[in-house]
Amino acid sequence: MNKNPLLQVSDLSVTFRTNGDTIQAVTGFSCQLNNGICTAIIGESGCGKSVIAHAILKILPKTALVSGSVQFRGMELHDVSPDEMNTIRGRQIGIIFQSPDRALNPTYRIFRQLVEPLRNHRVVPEENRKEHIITTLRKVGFSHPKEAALLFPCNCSGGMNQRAVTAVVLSLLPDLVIADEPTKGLDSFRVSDVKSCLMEIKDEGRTLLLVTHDISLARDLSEELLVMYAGEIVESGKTHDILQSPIHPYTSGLLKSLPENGFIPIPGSAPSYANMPSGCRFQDRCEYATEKCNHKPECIQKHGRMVRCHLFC
Ligand SMILES: Nc1ncnc2c1ncn2[C@@H]1O[C@H](COP(=O)(O)OP(=O)(O)OP(=O)(O)O)[C@@H](O)[C@H]1O
Ligand code: NI
Repeated sequence: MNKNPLLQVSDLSVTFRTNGDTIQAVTGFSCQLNNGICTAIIGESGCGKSVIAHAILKILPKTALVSGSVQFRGMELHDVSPDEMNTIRGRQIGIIFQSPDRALNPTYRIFRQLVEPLRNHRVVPEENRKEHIITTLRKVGFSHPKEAALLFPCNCSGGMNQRAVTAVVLSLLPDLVIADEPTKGLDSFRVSDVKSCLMEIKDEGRTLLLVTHDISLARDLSEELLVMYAGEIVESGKTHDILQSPIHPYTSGLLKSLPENGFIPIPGSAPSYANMPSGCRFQDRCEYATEKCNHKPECIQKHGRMVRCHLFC
């Protein structure tokens, strides 16, 4: 375990209160993000991936009750004021949301999209801003950055806008970048644009938290993997190890459902948050479930791998 992780999340739980109902969307989530490493969170829709990303960034709605700890460079983010958090967001923790077109202001040229955050966060001295912007645009793949800086988003292709958004994030020199479903709903050309932008972030030595349902994206980009099911981590470890030899039956099921592995879906669906089983949350869909699974499985840690399953207790 690294003693000085960039981000340390410990026992994070998030509960929503809506119309008298209580939904515990995330239960006891812990992870450590180390400098320069890409960690991916994967899992089916609704398992709590975005809620975790939003809890780290403190952008959850007021109906969310958050417990546990999120430490960034040793600083507890729960204790940070909204003003300080606004400074940390963008400047120290960059965010890449789905749909870059919505992240850009349609009335600003690319240059202005970059220069305003740079000015607000005072990242580079004024006299160096222009050069910094041109260098960043070149880094993310614009071969004619000076010309690109003069374009409006509507003059750009989807791929160019993706690169512009990445340039905005990178220009602020963040330590950590969180990308939430950056490829959702995109065709294969756009997916490869996103992938090369994320690769650039990695090549810059920045730490990346990739939230995705796209296992091949996680495989190609991440070193560490967290597999979530119904609000909990069920397996974590090195991406390569997990994808080569999954331990948890849910992880095996996810991999079997990939087209290259036969497209065999996991039967059934995840339990509803309002009606969560008290034991293993995957038991109703698990071919190995036994009596034991009515009790909550402990997390087993071995050789840098963690798994939450009675089969391995
Ligand atoms: N503002 C909210 N109020 C109530 N429930 C919410 C809220 N936001 C999220 N949830 C619930 O929390 C659970 C986890 O949602 P989350 O968006 O984190 O899933 P996800 O894993 O990111 O899914 P996807 O892959 O579809 O993006 C879901 O059941 C969702 O309905
Ligand atoms: Ni999501």
